[in-house]
Amino acid sequence: MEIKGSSIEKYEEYAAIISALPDLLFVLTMSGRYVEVLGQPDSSIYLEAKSLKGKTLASVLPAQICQHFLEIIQQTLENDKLTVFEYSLGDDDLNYDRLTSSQPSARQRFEGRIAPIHSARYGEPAVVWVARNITERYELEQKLKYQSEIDHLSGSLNRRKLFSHLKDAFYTFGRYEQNSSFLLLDIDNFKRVNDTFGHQCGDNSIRKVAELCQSELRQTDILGRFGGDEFGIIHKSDDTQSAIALARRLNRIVCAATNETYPELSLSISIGISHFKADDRNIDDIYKRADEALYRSKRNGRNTYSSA
Ligand SMILES: Nc1nc2c(ncn2[C@@H]2O[C@H](COP(=O)(O)OP(=O)(O)OP(=O)(O)O)[C@@H](O)[C@H]2O)c(=O)[nH]1
Repeated sequence: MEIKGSSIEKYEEYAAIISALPDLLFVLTMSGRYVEVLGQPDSSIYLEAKSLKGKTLASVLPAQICQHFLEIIQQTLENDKLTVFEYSLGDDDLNYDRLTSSQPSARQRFEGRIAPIHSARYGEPAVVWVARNITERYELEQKLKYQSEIDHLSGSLNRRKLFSHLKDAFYTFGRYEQNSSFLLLDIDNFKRVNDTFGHQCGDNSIRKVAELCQSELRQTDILGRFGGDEFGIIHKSDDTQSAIALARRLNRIVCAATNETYPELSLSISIGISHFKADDRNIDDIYKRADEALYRSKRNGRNTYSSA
């Protein structure tokens, strides 16, 4: 866009354009001083920011966020080009007296667009920082991500996501020799649970088994439901005994659980374990071995584990 006229006219026109923008614009110096605060953003989704002028990032933000923002400014100046990144901020992150009391109640997500300013006006290098509120889009993305990765009944990962993690674990095993085991779990005589206590009770049992398994896992372990009454666990450990110990605990905890509505219902699971092997060609080999081991557990009377 070309604006004709004198420098003052140009300045006034640019100032009018900027003041009409729905985003929030800051001019921030390399040391983190707010030297300008511009824009007329919607006060229902942006905190009042005019009073930030003259303050510093360090005085209004928690140390960790401040450090991150200073690094972004530094990086923008060093690269001498636009930086785009996303961040979340809530009212409680910001420590300054606001001119108005209206403010968004929940945490907001922003896209920051940061560009270097080639001017000596501020006594040190500076950037223009455009903060665009993208909360609505972000929440929708998070919701879609959740729906595409989570099994709605058990709340654990779904088949697709679990296979994707299994692929990652297999890659890490091949590349960095970090070993894992894969455990395939199936509720015993589940058809009978449905037939005797009803489908609703069957669904609750699936949920319960997921919850019990999750309670026994480490943070690095990954649980998912393949569908029906079948679950998978990726257990990251170099020690094969560790997977066996986990299977033993899972057998025990599921078997010991009681059902408040149906005290006569007792659940158990059978488990097949496959340890990753150097000659595994792909995750199908790992899954197949776990499936064979699971079949062996069923044949051995259920409520037990077998490994391959
Ligand atoms: N309640 C409920 N039942 C399901 C669901 N998905 C599959 N099922 C039922 O789960 C049962 C699975 O049975 P199987 O695993 O084949 O056999 P099982 O009775 O568990 O016997 P074993 O596995 O040999 O111990 C079938 O009756 C399915 O109809 C679900 O989402 N909810």
